[in-house]
Amino acid sequence: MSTGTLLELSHVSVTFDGFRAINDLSLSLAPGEMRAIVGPNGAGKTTMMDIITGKTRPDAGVVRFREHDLTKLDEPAIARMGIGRKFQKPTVFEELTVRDNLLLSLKGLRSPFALLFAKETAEEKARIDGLLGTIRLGREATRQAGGLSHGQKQWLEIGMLLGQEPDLLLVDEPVAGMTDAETMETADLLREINRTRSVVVVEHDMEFVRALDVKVTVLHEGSVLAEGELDQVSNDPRVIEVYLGR
Ligand SMILES: Nc1ncnc2c1ncn2[C@@H]1O[C@H](COP(=O)(O)OP(=O)(O)OP(=O)(O)O)[C@@H](O)[C@H]1O
Repeated sequence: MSTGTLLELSHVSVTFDGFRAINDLSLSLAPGEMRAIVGPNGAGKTTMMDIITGKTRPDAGVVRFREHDLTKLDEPAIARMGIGRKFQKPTVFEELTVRDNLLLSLKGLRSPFALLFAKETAEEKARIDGLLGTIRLGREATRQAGGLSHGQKQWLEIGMLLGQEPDLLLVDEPVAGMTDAETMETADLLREINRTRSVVVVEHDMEFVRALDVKVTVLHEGSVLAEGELDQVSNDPRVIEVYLGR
C-alpha cells in the first residue's frame, strides 16, 4: 500500500448473474479523510460498501485497509479491524433506553447478562456521556429508544457504531427521511466525527453533500465517473447527463 492511503480499492470487479455491478473500480481514501459517494440508482454504491465490509467478494481486484487485504477476510474480522458500517435503516434496541443501547455497544464490554446485573463502571459512564453529547441525545438518555424520532434513531445508531471505536465509518444514506434541520445537524455530526475518524458516506441529498464540504466521488455503472470538489463534479457534463440532470 502506498503511504498516505487508509483504504484502497484497485481494479475491483463484481459480476452478479452476468451483470457487472462493479466494473474495474479504483478508489483510495487518505487517513482521516471523509469522502462522499454519489451516483444514480444502480451505480454500485451499496455493492462497493458490501465489498469493503466483506459481505460481497469481488471477482477481481484488490481491497486494502492499511496493510490488510480485505478480500481474504470475513465480515467479523473486517469489523474487528476497525471498519464500522451503518446501514440505511436504523436498528436500535427499541425497548431499551438510549443510554443502555450505547452501553451495549461499547467495545470490549460485558455480556448482555452483565449489562442487566452489573452497575455501569465510571469509565463506561464517561464514555457513554461523551457519546450522548456527540450524537445530540444527552436529554434523551433515559428515554426508550423506540420513542425517538427517525433522525434521533439514526444518530443513536451512529453513536452505537462509535461505541465500537472504528477507525473508518461507512455510512449509507444517513439523511433519507430526515427533516431539513436534522439533515444539517447530521452533516455537522459527521464533520465532528471526522475530526478523529475516517468516513465514507453514500448519499443522494446534494444539500447534505454540500454541507459536508468534502471530496466527492461520482459512481456510474460500477466505476468512477468523476471525482473532486462538489462544484467541479457538478459542472462536469458527464455527471449532469447521468445523474444531476435527470
Ligand atoms: N445480490 C445481487 N444480485 C444481483 N444483482 C445485484 C445484487 N446486488 C446488486 N445488484 C445489482 O447491481 C447493481 C448495483 O446495485 P447497488 O445496490 O450497488 O447500486 P446503488 O448505487 O447502491 O443504488 P441505489 O442508489 O439504488 O441504492 C444494480 O443493478 C443491482 O440490481
